[in-house]
Amino acid sequence: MTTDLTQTTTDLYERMRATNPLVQCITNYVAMNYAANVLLAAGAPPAMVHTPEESGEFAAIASALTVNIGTLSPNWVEGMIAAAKSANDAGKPWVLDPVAHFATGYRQGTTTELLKLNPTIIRGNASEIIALGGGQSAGQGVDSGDPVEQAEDAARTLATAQKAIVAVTGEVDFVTDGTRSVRIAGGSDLMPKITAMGCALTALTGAYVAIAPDQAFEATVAALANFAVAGEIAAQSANGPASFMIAFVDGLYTLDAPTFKANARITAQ
Ligand SMILES: Nc1ncnc2c1ncn2[C@@H]1O[C@H](COP(=O)(O)OP(=O)(O)O)[C@@H](O)[C@H]1O
Ligand SMILES: Cc1ncsc1CCOP(=O)(O)O
Ligand SMILES: [Mg+2]
Repeated sequence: MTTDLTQTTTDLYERMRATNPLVQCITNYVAMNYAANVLLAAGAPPAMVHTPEESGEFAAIASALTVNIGTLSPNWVEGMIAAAKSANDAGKPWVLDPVAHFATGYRQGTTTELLKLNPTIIRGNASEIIALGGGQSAGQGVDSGDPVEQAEDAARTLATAQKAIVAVTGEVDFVTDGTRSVRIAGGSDLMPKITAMGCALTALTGAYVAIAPDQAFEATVAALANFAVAGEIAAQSANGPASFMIAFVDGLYTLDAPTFKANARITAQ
């Protein structure tokens, strides 16, 4: 299965780069610029369209939608809900990134509303996924306080309850549909030192599921493997978080399919 999945994700990688899917990203103020540059370098044009006056209309045009709750305000929440409803109506996949959803009542309430709109994929760090599964996480803010392994049971439970793909990211990532599970190794320990890295990954996950809406599990694994391989390449030339940030965008841009295939470290559980 691992070999098959490596080939399948390499095929998805090639298709995503050849197809250039338009991804609507509703993300936070911190992440908007970096996430857009990451998407462009990886091969998918981003559109940051959030206001309710147009977010639903645009979701019907875009190939996929991603919603990240990092910096909330009422107008944005309205825009997120309108876009997710429209994506559902148009049969478009959408990805939820529940940034620090456990931190405040406002975030919790917004996340509950968004979960009712059936996200295709939920991508978060370990603390976020543990808390979504009803567990007690050590997270206090946007960064994880828990190891990925501790979130695996919660991820399976959440995936089954939501009928969604759940991705838990960290040193070694974990993806499940509730039945099948894989781990993706790679990346760099500089990645958690850069804000918006997870938000950018959520945006890229939208690009993959856009081109393979019927293979959401494989699309999620491909997005995470793309990040892991580009992250390893970037780490070879980076001197710290700032130069890594730039090298990572270049790493995504210069990557090719043989390098993806040779370096993706995907193992079935
Ligand atoms: N210690 C680490 N080693 C390698 N890759 C990491 C590490 N921590 C996070 N990553 C990678 O950074 C990206 C963002 O994940 P994460 O930091 O968990 O998200 P968030 O920024 O939402 O907390 C993912 O591609 C993940 O694999
Ligand atoms: C710092 C910060 N504060 C609110 S959203 C945000 C960015 C979080 O980015 P990520 O989840 O990718 O680390
Ligand atoms: Mg995050």
